[in-house]
Amino acid sequence: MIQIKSLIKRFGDFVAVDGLQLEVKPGDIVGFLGPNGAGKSTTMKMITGFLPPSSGEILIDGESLAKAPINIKKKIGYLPEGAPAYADMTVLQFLHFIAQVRGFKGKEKNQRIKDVVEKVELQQVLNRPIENLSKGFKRRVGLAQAIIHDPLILILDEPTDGLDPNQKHQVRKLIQNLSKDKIVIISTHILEEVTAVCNRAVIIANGKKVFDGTPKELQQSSQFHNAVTIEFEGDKPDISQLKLAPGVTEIIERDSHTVSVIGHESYESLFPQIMDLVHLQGWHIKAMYNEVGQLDDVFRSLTKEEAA
Ligand SMILES: Nc1ncnc2c1ncn2[C@@H]1O[C@H](COP(=O)(O)OP(=O)(O)OP(=O)(O)O)[C@@H](O)[C@H]1O
Repeated sequence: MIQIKSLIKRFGDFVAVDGLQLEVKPGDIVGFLGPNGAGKSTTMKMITGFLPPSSGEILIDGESLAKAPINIKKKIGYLPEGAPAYADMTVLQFLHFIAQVRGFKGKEKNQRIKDVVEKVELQQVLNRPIENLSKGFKRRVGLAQAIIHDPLILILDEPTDGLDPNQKHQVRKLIQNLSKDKIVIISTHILEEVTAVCNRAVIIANGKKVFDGTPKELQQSSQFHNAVTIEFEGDKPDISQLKLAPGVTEIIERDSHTVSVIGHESYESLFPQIMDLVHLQGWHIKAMYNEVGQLDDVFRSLTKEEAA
């Protein structure tokens, strides 16, 4: 369990992390979200012990990170932003080096390397210098070094940044397969990544926590949750009748041929009555669907409020 209490980080007069409180339990896969400069990397660096807090406390399994850093660091795997590694080493040399630093010797060291190479699928590039690898393989090498000691806590700073869709999928699958009894904290700018991989979403803005809940709760707090969106064939017709339908509270024009109909919360779904109206009016539509919620919409409103 990670307990973060009143965590503050100042750089001169600038407050990058501003009184953060957070508890993360085993089994939590936390998507750590926030705009550029929100304080995500700084927080992650403090949890991994790379950066000392200005004030506040981080406890890992009840132990203070400030008082027992070496003991605690053994429990943590960290993939820093951009996954830096020693570029002129081959993948195998680098993994031997990391395994040694982590205190493994002889047979156990070789077994750890073999396991991690299989898990992250590095077999085909083992003898290539890291600097010559594609971004996707570099990121996998970064992941391999982060998990070689089978840590209880995995901190991944933008693990899929810059990867192509196939590589993103592979890295996400890997994270999901890892995480049964572990704590995983992933910072990302990709909101869909949170619904794909995480069971908890934490959003920070200006160093402060502005949301903490499940990805579903995040979607449900969107103004578009349960809205019915209609895509018309061509430009939208006169839709004044829509506003008069029972339960409709608002019509939001998304573009020249798309509208979202927002209903009162007491209405579970507006879909049947909007469908009837579409037929009655003879409107030509391309598609009509219930929205689960727009993550970018929630993200913008939460992080703008804080910035304002
Ligand atoms: N060593 C430092 N010295 C001064 N300011 C710093 C330092 N490290 C970070 N900052 C500032 O602290 C703020 C938070 O930075 P941080 O890297 O934690 O943000 P982030 O949420 O990870 O952003 P991004 O999504 O862009 O990676 C930024 O304004 C950054 O410029």
